[in-house]
Amino acid sequence: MPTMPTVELHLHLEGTLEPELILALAERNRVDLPYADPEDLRSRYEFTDLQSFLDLYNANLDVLRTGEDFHDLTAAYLARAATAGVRHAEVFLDLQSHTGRGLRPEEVLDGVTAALDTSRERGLTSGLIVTLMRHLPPEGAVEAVRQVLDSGAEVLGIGMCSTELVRHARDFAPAFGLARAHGLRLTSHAGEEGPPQHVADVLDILHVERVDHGVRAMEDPALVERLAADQVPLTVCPLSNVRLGVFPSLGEHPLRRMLDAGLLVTVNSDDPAYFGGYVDENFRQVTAALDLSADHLRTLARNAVEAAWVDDARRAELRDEVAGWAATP
Ligand SMILES: Nc1ncnc2[nH]cnc12
Ligand SMILES: [Zn+2]
Repeated sequence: MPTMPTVELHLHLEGTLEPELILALAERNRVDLPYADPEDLRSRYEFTDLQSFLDLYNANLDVLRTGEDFHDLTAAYLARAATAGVRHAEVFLDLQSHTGRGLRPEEVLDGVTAALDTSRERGLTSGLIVTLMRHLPPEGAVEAVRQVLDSGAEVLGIGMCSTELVRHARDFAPAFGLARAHGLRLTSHAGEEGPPQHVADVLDILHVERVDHGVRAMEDPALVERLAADQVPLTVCPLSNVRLGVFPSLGEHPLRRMLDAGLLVTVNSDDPAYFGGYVDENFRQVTAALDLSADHLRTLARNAVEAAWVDDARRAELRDEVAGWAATP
C-alpha cells in the first residue's frame, strides 16, 4: 500500500530544527555552540518533562538569525513532510521567541511564508499559525497579534503553546479576542501537562476551534462527552507525549481509547527533530503499539482532513486523496 496521505496540524517549525541544520546555521551565523557534532547534541535529547525539553529547544533557537534561516528551516521541514505523505500542513511559529531576541517580525514571517509559498507550487498546501507563549506576559501576546496583523503576512491563525503550568487562559483573552476580531483562526495547547479543566478553559474563554494535545481530557468523562458531541478536533502527538513523560509508553497512550470514544483525534509530530520521528513515524509506531486497524487509520486520516482550515475546494481534494488511498488494496 502506498504511503498514507496525511494532513499535519500540530507541528512547531522550531521543533524541526535537526542537529545537522543547527550546526550548519551556527557556522553560517558564527554562533559558538557547546556541541562537538550532531550526535553529541542528539545524545542530550533525554527529557524528563515538557520544561526540560523547552529549555534545550529554546536555547537552540539562537542559531536562527535571519529571514534566510527561517526560509531554510521551513523548506527542510516541507521536503521531509512530503516524503511522510503530508499533503497539507498547518505549522506553528513561536514568533515571540524570535522578536524577543531582536529579530524583526517581518523578517521572520517573510522567511517562513516564502518557503510555504514554494511548497504550494509542488502540491503541498500549508498555512501558518503564530503561537503565543503562555510563559511570557500576556501584553506581549497582544503585541504579537498586532505584529502579525500589521505585517500583512499570510497568517492563518493564532495558537498558544509553551508550559501550561503558568498563567490562566483568561489572561490571553485580549490577544485571542483581537485575533478573532480580525478573522484569524484559533487553537491552543491544553491538556498536555495541564488538567482537563485547561481544555474547557481554552474552549470557553479563548473560543478556540481546535485543541492541541488535549490527551488529559480523557481523565474527565463529562468533558470527553462534550468534545465528542461537539466534534472538537484534538491534535494528538503520540511520540511527543511519551518522550515528555505524559504517558510512560506508547502502549499506554490513550489514542485508541480516544478514537473509540468518538473523539475527532488526529496524529501529528509536534517537534519531530527532538522526539524521534516525523508524522509517518508517529503513525507507524502508534499503529504497532496500539494494534490500530485499517479502519482506525482511515478515521485518523479523514479526521485530519475535516479538522484542517482549508476552503471547500481543497477539502474536497484532500478527501478524494484519502478515499483513493483507503480504496487501494
Ligand atoms: N509539546 C509542546 N508543548 C507546549 N509547547 C511546545 N512548544 C513546542 N513543543 C511544545
Ligand atoms: Zn506542540
